[in-house]
Amino acid sequence: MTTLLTPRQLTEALPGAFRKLDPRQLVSSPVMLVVEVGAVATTVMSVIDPSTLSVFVTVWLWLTVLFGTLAESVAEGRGKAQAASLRALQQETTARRVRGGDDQLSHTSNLATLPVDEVPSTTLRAGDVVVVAAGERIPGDGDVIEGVASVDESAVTGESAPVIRESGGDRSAVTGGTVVLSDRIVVRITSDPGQSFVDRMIALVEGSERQRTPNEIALNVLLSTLTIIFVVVCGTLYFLADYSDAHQSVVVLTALLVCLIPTTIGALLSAIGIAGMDRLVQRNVLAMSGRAVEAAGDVDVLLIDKTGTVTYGNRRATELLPLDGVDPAELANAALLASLADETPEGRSVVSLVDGDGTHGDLERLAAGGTLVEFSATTRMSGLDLPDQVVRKGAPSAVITWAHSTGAPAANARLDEIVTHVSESGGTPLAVAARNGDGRARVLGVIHLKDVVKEGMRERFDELRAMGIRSVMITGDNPITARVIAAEAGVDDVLAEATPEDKLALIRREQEGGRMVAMCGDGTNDAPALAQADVGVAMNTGTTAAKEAGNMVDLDSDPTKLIDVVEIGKQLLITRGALTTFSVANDIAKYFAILPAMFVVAFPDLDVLNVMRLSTPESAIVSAVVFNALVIALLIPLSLRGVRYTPSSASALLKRNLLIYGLGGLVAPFIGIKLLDLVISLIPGL
Ligand SMILES: Nc1ncnc2c1ncn2[C@@H]1O[C@H](COP(=O)(O)OP(=O)(O)OP(=O)(O)O)[C@@H](O)[C@H]1O
Ligand SMILES: [K+]
Ligand SMILES: [Mg+2]
Repeated sequence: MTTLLTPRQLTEALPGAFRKLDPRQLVSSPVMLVVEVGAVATTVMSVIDPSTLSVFVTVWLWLTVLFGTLAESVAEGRGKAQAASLRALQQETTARRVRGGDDQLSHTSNLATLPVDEVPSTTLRAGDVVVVAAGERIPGDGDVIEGVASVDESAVTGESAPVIRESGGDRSAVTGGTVVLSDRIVVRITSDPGQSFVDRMIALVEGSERQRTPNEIALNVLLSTLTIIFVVVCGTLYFLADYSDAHQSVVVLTALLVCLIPTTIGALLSAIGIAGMDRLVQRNVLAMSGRAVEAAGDVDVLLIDKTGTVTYGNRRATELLPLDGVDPAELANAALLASLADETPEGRSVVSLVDGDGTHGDLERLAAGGTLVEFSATTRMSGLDLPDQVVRKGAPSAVITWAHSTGAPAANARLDEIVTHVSESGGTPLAVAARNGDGRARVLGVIHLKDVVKEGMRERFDELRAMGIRSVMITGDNPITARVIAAEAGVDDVLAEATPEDKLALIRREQEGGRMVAMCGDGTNDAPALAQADVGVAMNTGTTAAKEAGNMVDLDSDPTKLIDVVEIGKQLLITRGALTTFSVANDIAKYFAILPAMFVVAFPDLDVLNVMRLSTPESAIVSAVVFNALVIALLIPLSLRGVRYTPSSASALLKRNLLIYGLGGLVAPFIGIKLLDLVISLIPGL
């Protein structure tokens, strides 16, 4: 475990802590603002009418405010170091911008000969098209529109293994500042200057984008209300005391006020929130909203996309399985025709399986004369329309339906057999069908696409279950493949043959049932669902659309990272609750220290309240103020680290925390103030 508060961290945070004493900044924490106003008042009083008591109270009131601003400053400091290393990614580079952009691209087939202008990367705008070759830094965020390359994203993700980025599929997004290791890609820039992913990361880790969550605002209202009540109480006490000839000084009343208002939580509230976001960043999750982090603490259901989320997502064609009586060459030709213009990774993998040696040049010329039917998650098919031939490939159910619409039989027993066989191995079957002229379409066979389940999924899904979260995998793939992959990964439930609308509808249904829904996905077709979910975690390997729709991005592209997000969310809520309980319970003991001290001269009977048997009234008051301030300082590490969270029922957790923080908060001051009094009473004048 790392040490939380090093002396270096403290010294680096100090200047910031002093800057935060500015009342304009303290306004966001009304409790601390009241303490500061009190500190100013006692400062004035100790100048007008100096006494040991007023000087001690003044110093410790200022320290009370300072400990609060220090906590916030330390919490922010951890992000600052990270921001500095991210800024290094933004150094200007030279970009090769394609003259004429998109239009030019459609005229040229050789990437190496594209006409380009060399421009500084900082002048690139959304929509510009650039060429990036091996060894070069990608000049801005964008989508790969041509080519395949391996990219070193370690500067952003911390992961040293290079990743593949390619056009057409769900792995087309690239991040500015990362480096192309091999090959050459054409990238369409998607962000304007200052709006990039790294810009957002920097703003996030520095906390400059932090908005307070509804929970935090509600708690602040509660704390302010308590503060106002105690201000009124102390004001009333001033006049009451005068009336009964037990006149109280401003210094003593201010000390009383500060001891009674919830200073502990008031001082640490903002640090708790910042530290929570920071803990996520440490685990490579970027949360764009604090609200989502808190929502994560209450998640009931996790929906996960299959390809690219549960699996690695590099689905590759591995074999062609012809139906009985179909010439394997006929299937191969149809599969190739249906894929030549298909720019998805799946489509390209079919081309390289069938035409690895590039001997089908004549088919390529044939395909160039046809109309491409692009793959969509709704039709679940792609293909090519030629003057005298139509070819389709796609999800078997979709292809059968299409073939049937041309007059072919609605069922094909042999096809079902092959499809089941491929699916049972966890592969994705693509049926291939062709139609000559106006004739019926004929299903020719099946392409077997293979994908691999990411490592360590099962244990992690078990952990999610222990936390009371149900996981449902949703996929556009067929039910058998879906079940096989679901069983391998260990998710609780599956929804197969889901269109983007189905994904969205499922989330709405769960939400209407009062459940908090998290969604992990990577594809453009996941974007609506990511936006609708309470917690939408986009894989960093995913598309720009997915990353923009979600409210979190996981740089490690690990869907089970949700476990960490949920833990941190719960920890955030628990820490805030625990310290609020502690803070309020804590203040009660201070009545017993300060009230008897204030009135014992006028009303000797009040001495029965002096259960701590504190030495003198002055020492009692100073001890209470010092204790009040020290508690804040002592709880800084806890507020930064968070209260430990172990998976268990909500009521068990509540019981445990009430015991520790409620009872602890109640008892601690009796001991602490007594011990302080023993020392402080030795000081002459107290
Ligand atoms: N390039 C393609 N051409 C034809 N059909 C395809 C192609 N890619 C996928 N399919 C078919 O369409 C189905 C849906 O694919 P899609 O990638 O949209 O699934 P999804 O909804 O993202 O689910 P998941 O990513 O979890 O598999 C696939 O199961 C496959 O049968
Ligand atoms: K207090
Ligand atoms: Mg997908």
